[in-house]
Amino acid sequence: MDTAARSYLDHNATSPVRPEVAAAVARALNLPGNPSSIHAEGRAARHALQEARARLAALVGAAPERVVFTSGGTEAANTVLSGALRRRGCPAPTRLMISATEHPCVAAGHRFSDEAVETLPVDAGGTLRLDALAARLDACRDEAVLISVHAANNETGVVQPLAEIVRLTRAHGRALVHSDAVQAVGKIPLSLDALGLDALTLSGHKFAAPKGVGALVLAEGVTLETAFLRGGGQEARLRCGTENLLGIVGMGEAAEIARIALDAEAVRLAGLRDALQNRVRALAPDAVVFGEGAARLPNTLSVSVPGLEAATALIALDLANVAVSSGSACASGKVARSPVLAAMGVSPALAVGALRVSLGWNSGDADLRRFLEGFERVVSSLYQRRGQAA
Ligand SMILES: Cc1ncc(COP(=O)(O)O)c(C=O)c1O
Repeated sequence: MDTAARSYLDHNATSPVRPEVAAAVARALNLPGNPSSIHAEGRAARHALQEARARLAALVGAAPERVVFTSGGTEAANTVLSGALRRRGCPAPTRLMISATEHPCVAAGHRFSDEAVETLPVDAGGTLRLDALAARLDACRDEAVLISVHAANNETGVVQPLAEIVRLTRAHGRALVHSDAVQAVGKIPLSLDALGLDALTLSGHKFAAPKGVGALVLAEGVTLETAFLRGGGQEARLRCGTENLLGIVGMGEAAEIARIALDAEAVRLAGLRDALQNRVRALAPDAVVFGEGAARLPNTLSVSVPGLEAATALIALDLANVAVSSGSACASGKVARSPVLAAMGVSPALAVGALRVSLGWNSGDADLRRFLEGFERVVSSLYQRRGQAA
């Protein structure tokens, strides 16, 4: 595919691998040894593994030895939510509290019984209702609770108040907090230790590393009662099996680039996103931007124009060489009503038009122009049809 002729604006689905990352992966291809081996080849592979671990740990504010490499965000979140997460001195959690806008790897990826799960509401802007969390924690004083709230939403980009969430749970005393930080890592500053989280999950392909690699990061004093995979003792015995060295080295490189560029890139992307949002509004004055009043990732715009079907718009934009997504890209291929927008109280008629534009490291003005040309054609034909119908 001639990528130069296309504008890829779907970074929340997957952010294309950066050239520097591809080069690091290519170099790792020449590491012949197994990281567990004692000889020089093994030591070189182990060095690359540990360098990547340190780089990733620096991005998420944790000690390197607290990083457990996995195959991605889904594997890490599923394992945490299997009930295996433990904190020293805290009983095993018997109740799970999640927000109503979690990714399916949390909402459908846990192993708690239906009666033991509480789904906490979000407000119209998509932010977790802290009053609801406080009330439920109060009602469950005698229980050990696992709370899982994502750091940022994949569809709307809405950022959750993790510091406040952790503060509330501290008062409870027997609550563990996990965050699916897959969409936030590499896009906004986030520190496991500074926030006081017990665990977070992340995924390399959301910040320009290869697909199929991620990590679980555990706070000091927190561990898993049951390992992800048992065997040869890798990853502090928590996730055995020879490591995906190529993916891990790529993720380490991507983490280092993201860490160094984080602040400047957030400002650049927010500028592009806000300009895009303004132009979209100018072309479609009745457009509704989801999560507009809330804290949002700098790269994400989720928008719907009444009467516009996202599926139709997506195809028209694809033909105009622009890749965006409707609702959640993880469920792409089917345009079902988004549970995230439903939880925010968005009507089904409006939700069916939700288009998600997510920018990233290779997005620039030319991509915005191409999107806006395609979008203008789509909305002017909608307004024409509306005019005829009137
Ligand atoms: C918020 C969120 N969590 C988890 C995942 C799953 O991550 P992975 O694709 O690495 O399994 C995604 C992927 O889209 C996501 O957006």
